[in-house]
Amino acid sequence: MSDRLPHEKGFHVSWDQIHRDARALAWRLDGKGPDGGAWRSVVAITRGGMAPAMIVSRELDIRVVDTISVKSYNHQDQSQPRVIKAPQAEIMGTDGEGVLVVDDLVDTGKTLELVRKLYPKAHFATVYAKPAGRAMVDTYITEVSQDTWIFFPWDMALQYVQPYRGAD
Ligand SMILES: O=P(O)(O)OC[C@H]1O[C@H](OP(=O)(O)OP(=O)(O)O)[C@H](O)[C@@H]1O
Ligand SMILES: O=c1[nH]c(=O)c2nc[nH]c2[nH]1
Ligand SMILES: [Mg+2]
Repeated sequence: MSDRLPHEKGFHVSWDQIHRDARALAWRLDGKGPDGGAWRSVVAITRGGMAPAMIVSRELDIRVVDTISVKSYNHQDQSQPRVIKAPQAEIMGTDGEGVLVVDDLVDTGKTLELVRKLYPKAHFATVYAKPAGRAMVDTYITEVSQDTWIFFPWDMALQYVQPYRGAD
């Protein structure tokens, strides 16, 4: 079970919103690679980082894209993160220099802490950030409070809701 604050608030993100925010992230990262140049590659932290990484790599015209799979949450319950699939060694080099590592969000920062230890010179970018993990991320777009759970469009579906003055 999680020992963190309960999530009192919900921040619901639509496909449209994540597309706009991931584009904003790409524009912020443009030309910020090694020596003020282009990034060598994009690595998505799966699974949540895949849609943002696709949008970022499309905007920045980066064709070399790989994944690192880190699992730590089962619904809202957190456990120790572990790498269950590593990216190609030749893409990462010895320390990740010039590689843009993209995730949907940083929460406690444990996922990024683990990946940072493996690739200390990579650049870490997320679309959303919570205060506890902010120090682990180099670039992000929007911050939400620690007691907010972010709901992504791939975890949601459109549903009927009763009118406020519903018939009983
Ligand atoms: O900063 P942290 O507290 O480590 O949490 C952030 C991580 O948690 C979520 O991934 P999750 O482990 O749920 O896997 P998923 O991306 O496959 O949904 C999210 O996509 C981040 O990768
Ligand atoms: O969908 C998610 N929303 C969150 O706020 C969160 N924090 C960690 N992992 C998360 N996954
Ligand atoms: Mg994830």
